[in-house]
Amino acid sequence: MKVFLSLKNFFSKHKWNYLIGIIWLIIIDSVQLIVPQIFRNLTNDFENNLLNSKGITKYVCLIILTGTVIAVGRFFWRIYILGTSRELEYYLRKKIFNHLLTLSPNYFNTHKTGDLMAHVTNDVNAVRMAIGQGTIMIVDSGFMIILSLIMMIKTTNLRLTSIALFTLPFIIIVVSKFGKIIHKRFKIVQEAFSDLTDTTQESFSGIRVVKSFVQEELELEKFSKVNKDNLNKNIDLVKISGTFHPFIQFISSISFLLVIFYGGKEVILNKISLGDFIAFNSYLGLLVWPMMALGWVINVLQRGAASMDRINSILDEKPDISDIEDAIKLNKSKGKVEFQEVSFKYPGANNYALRNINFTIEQGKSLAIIGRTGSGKSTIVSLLLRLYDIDKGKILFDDIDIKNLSLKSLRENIGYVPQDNFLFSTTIEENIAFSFEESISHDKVIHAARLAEVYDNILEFPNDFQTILGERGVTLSGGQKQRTSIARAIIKEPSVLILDDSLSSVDTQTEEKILKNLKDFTDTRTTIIISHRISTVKNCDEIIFLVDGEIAERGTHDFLISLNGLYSDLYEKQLLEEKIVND
Ligand SMILES: Nc1ncnc2c1ncn2[C@@H]1O[C@H](COP(=O)(O)OP(=O)(O)OP(=O)(O)O)[C@@H](O)[C@H]1O
Repeated sequence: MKVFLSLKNFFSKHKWNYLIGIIWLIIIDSVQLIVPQIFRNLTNDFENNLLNSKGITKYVCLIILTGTVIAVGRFFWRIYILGTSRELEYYLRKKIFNHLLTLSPNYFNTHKTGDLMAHVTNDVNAVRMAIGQGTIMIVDSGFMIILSLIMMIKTTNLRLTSIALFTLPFIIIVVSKFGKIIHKRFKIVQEAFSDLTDTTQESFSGIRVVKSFVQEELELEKFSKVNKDNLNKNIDLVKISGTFHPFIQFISSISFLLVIFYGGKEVILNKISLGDFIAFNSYLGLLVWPMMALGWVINVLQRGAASMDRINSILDEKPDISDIEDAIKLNKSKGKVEFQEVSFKYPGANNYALRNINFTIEQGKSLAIIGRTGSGKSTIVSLLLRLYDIDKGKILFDDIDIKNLSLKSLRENIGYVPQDNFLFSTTIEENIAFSFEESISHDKVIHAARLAEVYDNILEFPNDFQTILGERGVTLSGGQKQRTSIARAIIKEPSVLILDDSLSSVDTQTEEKILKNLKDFTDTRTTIIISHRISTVKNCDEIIFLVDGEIAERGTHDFLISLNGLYSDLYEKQLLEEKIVND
């Protein structure tokens, strides 16, 4: 149970809620134990002809009173114990989510999103059950078992109580054993359901491919398979849980049979009264649930502890990239970038993705990175953003080693347009203004959209800037997405702007327009442009040509053409392609 120690802050903050809840639980349990006594006295009074209408009213009032106290008390312990366990669920999810946000991209490369989702949903649920239901079961069953036994002995005698109890411990064993099997099958059902949703989601996400390749039947077949599998797994679960309840009832009814047999004899022999016999049966009835709870609680606590262990291992994960102590905070940077002898291998990779990279970009100047796919262009940008730390060399930002800068101020000063142009399922305006915590003026958003040449497109959407994007909204074309993410980067007015293959989906005319619009903006800012197209980069102050992670050629456009090397070859090819397209 040591694993739950990581929750001690939560417990110390909410200890009164638990305590009040437990007190209410004990009050209700005590009142429940009075109920059989009321029926006992009522039966005895009936038997002895002591009841008149006033007496019956008294019993009715007593039953109503105890019923009301039980109902009100149940409400309170539910609010205090189950309500607090819901708070725990909220607290734990927030803590995991906050922590995951601090971890570096490599963590997400090596952990599947589906697994992380399972930790934030299933594992948190299991911990909530252990802390909520688990607490109730321990207190409730412990208290009820002890007091019911005392009351049973007091009402009748030790012999009858021992006979009645003979079969009940089997309930604990059966529940515990069945509980394990039920849990296993329940997990299998959950996995089958998740396969079903994954398959369905993939079919519909790729519906264009499915239709264009006329593969509807294959998709239907795949779906039928997982659907059938889901049905079979559910039937397996129904079979076991269907056997479980009648089995428990069977065991407890053996106890009742024994009590009727032996207790009935004692009533006939006048050793106990009819009222005692009825009260005894009620106590026996009250004992079935705590016995079951004892069986359950073992599983619930085991599952909760295993889940808490998995959650703790996430929370113990240290971000591999974080601020050093006294990290330097840049308010407004100049935007000078320098790579000195930088070499880098991705974690777990055998080969270097970059080797001996050297370049300097002075404030307001531009650098273009060109090269074949996989040559290491995006890696340079990832290193500048410090998404990974380098193995050899130094990266300087405004002449300071980026390892000494606070991550926040480094990244805040860089406007990055990533290759995948991910946009959130929210309004276009919110997507463009993503980097601002507080709301910003609509004019600023319009200005950024105009610079990125996406303004006219946005006006054509049903709700212009308020149009929702994504699955529940409008789907943007590749080029529109790229330009929206350019607007998102430039609205920050960063001192360094990075365009990672960000103009590949727009035609050369639009590309020219964007670059012309951005001229004023980029004249005062450092710009890094990654591209496969020479038309995009030819006006940059320096162009580097990467081959297998190394700089093969470098210089201005004119210089590189005069070299008659790789760059000039690529230029010739692209000119030829353009000519063929235009002819
Ligand atoms: N997270 C990663 N883990 C391991 N290897 C990676 C990772 N990201 C990229 N690589 C590898 O590093 C090399 C350089 O990749 P990078 O993305 O920088 O190339 P690129 O020149 O930007 O390519 P493209 O033009 O296709 O975007 C490639 O061999 C790639 O497979």
